[in-house]
Amino acid sequence: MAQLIKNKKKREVIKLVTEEQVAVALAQYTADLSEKYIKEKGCFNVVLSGGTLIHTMRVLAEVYKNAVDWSKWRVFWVDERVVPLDDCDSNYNLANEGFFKKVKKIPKQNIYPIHYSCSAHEVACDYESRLKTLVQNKVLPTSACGCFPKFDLMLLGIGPDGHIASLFPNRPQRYEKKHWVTSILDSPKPPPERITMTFPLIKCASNIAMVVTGKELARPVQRKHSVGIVDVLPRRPYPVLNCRWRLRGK
Ligand SMILES: O=C1O[C@H](COP(=O)(O)O)[C@@H](O)[C@H](O)[C@H]1O
Repeated sequence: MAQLIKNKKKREVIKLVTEEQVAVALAQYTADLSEKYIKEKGCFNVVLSGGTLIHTMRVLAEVYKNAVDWSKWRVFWVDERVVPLDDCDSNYNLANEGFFKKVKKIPKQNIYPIHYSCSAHEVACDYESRLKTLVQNKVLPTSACGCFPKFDLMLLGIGPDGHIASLFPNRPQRYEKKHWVTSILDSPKPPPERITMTFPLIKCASNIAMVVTGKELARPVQRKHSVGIVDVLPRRPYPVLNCRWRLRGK
């Protein structure tokens, strides 16, 4: 059974029965957007998260391997754990093993992992300043307000506590308004030290897909108004994310 819910803000919730169906739908969705943006502006700027998302991206990597122009992709991370890039906790490492090595053709210089150092604050400042340089050099476009970069697609997961990126309930980072990227030293989910893009930046993306699979996530995503992200979103000024598409497996 598949169910599609649309509203006037173009928010769509697509419920699917199996995780495999979510992986197939996600692959089609991402490949379509990739084609559209590459046709329009010659590149596709994608922001990844870690967690189960990368496994759900396997159909994109395998079935669309020769159909997508990977050479035009630029890849960023919505959050990262402050660990070396070859650590098993690294979101970059997860994507490298589970996605980049399969598709093979994303140029190394188009992949933007963190520069690891042992200070989370330094890593966050460095990532933000690299994004600023990309905006200055017109590699990344800016949002209508001109304050934040505008990515083509954010692929986000959601944790059982309702966290997205490394923006957790009961942690102040979810209220950050000025910075594009911030750090957290006491993440309730290990490892404790992380960096994360902030809500004002996330909500500027042209497309945001919350890719949600697994029974334990049924409750967080079923709450009304914001389909499960109400716990992490401050009521004001960002009551709900500007999600264009959400996928949900049962
Ligand atoms: O720690 C993290 O968790 C979230 C959710 O992960 P999931 O395994 O429940 O899908 C993930 O989106 C984030 O990138 C990651 O750092």
